[in-house]
Amino acid sequence: MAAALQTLGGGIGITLHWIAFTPTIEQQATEEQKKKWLKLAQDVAIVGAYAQTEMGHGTFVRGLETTATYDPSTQEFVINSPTLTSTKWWPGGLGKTANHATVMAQLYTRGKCYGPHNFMVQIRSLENHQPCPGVTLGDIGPKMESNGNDNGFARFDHVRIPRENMLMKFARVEADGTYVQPPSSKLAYSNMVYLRGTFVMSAAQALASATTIAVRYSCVRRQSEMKPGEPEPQILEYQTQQYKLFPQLAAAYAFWFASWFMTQQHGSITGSMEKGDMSGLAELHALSAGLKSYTTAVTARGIDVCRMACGGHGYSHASGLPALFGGAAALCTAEGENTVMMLQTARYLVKCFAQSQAGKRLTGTVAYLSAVQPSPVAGNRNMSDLGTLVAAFQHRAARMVRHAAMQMQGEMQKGKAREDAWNSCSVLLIKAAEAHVHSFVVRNFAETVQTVEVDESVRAVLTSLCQLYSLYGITEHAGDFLKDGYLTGRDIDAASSHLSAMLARVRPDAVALVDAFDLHDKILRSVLGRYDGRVYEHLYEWAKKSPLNKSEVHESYYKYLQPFLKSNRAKL
Ligand SMILES: CCC/C=C/C(=O)SCCNC(=O)CCNC(=O)[C@H](O)C(C)(C)COP(=O)([O-])OP(=O)([O-])OC[C@H]1O[C@@H](n2cnc3c(N)ncnc32)[C@H](O)[C@@H]1OP(=O)([O-])[O-]
Ligand SMILES: Cc1cc2nc3c(=O)[nH]c(=O)nc-3n(C[C@H](O)[C@H](O)[C@H](O)COP(=O)(O)OP(=O)(O)OC[C@H]3O[C@@H](n4cnc5c(N)ncnc54)[C@H](O)[C@@H]3O)c2cc1C
Repeated sequence: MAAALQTLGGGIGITLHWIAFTPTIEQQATEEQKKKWLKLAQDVAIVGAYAQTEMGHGTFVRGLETTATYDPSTQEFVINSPTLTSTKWWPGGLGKTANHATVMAQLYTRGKCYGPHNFMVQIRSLENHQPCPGVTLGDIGPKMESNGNDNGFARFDHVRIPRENMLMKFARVEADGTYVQPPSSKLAYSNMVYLRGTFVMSAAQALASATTIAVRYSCVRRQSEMKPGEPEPQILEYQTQQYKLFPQLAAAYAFWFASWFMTQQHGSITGSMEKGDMSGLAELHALSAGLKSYTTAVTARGIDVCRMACGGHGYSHASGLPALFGGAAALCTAEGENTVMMLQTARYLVKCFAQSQAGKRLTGTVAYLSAVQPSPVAGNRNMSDLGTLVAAFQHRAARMVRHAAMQMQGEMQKGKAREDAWNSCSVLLIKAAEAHVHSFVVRNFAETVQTVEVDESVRAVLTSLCQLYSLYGITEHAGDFLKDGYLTGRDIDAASSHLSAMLARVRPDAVALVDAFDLHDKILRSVLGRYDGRVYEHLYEWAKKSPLNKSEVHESYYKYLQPFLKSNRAKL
């Protein structure tokens, strides 16, 4: 199914059914509720949307306005949209496709509000697909991309649903209206944590697609003269082209490996949570939020780098790159806007830093925060050694987290409220959280390549790619590494020259590295990135299919241009 969705690309009406609606049932429903809805969803006997965001609020889930008020006299919830801004807005498939939705609404029972909870609501008839009584539905109109998906709106006018339609795996409302607390109030958000994790893989896949297109095309395209009189070289021979593309290629691999880690971590922590151990939830949330934010942002930028690396043809839809960019841009906003997500990671890091200051030994992905020495000893470091590079990233992140946290403490000591201190340090906090995630991605990449057992030569190529990724990160953020003298100017120069060496080393394997992503032409949907390399023939065929080419003289000529030209000529 995932492959079928990919082939269609750009999102379709049932994309969210698979990636959000069905997983929400899996994660938030009781066993009894699963018996009722899960098979229906898995067999697509019903089609669902995930209806959380409203016109007025997406980020601030606690600020949602849709209400679900329990009526014990009928044992029903009344779902209502009290204001215009409470209109559900954006959910994929909600406009025209879905007949059910999981609706996030403020739960009221016995006169008290218990915050946002998920409810299963039928929105269209299963007989004739008309909206159910009290439900108003529609599509929100064209978007930057993903126009195959009917992102929609929904308003509820006191729509009654049975009590059993509240997804009650964690929190419950008894028949008499008693609210039973979940083990953690944030479990209502568990489906978002899951989805953010899957976005890391989507980012990896999008960047892998873009680099496949740009690297293959850069071997077909020949331009200029490297040496006077010599044949035009493949543009991939230019070091600047390698410098544009290979860091993106390396990032695509790094993100695949990060997504594997994320999937494994999600499975293991949710497994412990099933047994009542909630201790991993905070780290899982911080890691998934930070990785989602970091990987999608780098991917969107990276796809645009690939587009520019393909020159003019990159700007054409024939390249497939504009569509990839539009899709990646959506990933930066959907499922938690990237800045907001990175601030969630920063919140966790500041807490961990305080715990470490208080003498607690940190574990997991933040263990390094207590292990890294605050005052580094400078020295000529071996910048081609992966261990050195990983240590440098950890030092940079630990320093930046410490700096942001201390700055915040300083603001509070000057009398600022915690929230104001947070806001006035939030740029520092974001940068610190990004450095933390970057450091995690580097370390995870380095650890993963060491586990490659199949083939010594594959390990060697991946090790070069990992070095390239790390060295590029250091040269791009040199100031961060130089600030406290952990790296010297000489180290940065050494990093730059190793990076140049890595570009040359990766060049002979570049095509094999993108072919290894195994992305079929039907999935790439790119004339430039074709596996057979016959770019120019297909570019010509593609252009001939443009609707403007259906007639030799377009109707607009007779309607506008001909009379306009005629009148201009008459004036002469
Ligand atoms: C293809 C496209 C598909 C797209 C689909 C969509 O977009 S669907 C729509 C997607 N929509 C979105 O993604 C909406 C994005 N917005 C949100 O997820 C939330 O509103 C929020 C996280 C921004 C703030 O939430 P808040 O105001 O409730 O929280 P707070 O900041 O006051 O922190 C309080 C504590 O809670 C903790 N904590 C928070 N979240 C989690 C979690 N998931 N798990 C565990 N813990 C969590 C936090 O760490 C903190 O812990 P501490 O330090 O006290 O120990
Ligand atoms: C393609 C697409 C598909 C979507 N699909 C769905 C779906 O299926 N279901 C669904 O429910 N929703 C869906 N959404 C909605 C999406 O989840 C929200 O748009 C997203 O969570 C961002 O929320 P927002 O629009 O309220 O942004 P806003 O929060 O309004 O963001 C605007 C700006 O405010 C800043 N900001 C906001 N809060 C803070 C803060 N606390 N600190 C610092 N800065 C802040 C942000 O960083 C950003 O710069 C989709 C959106 C898109 C684009």
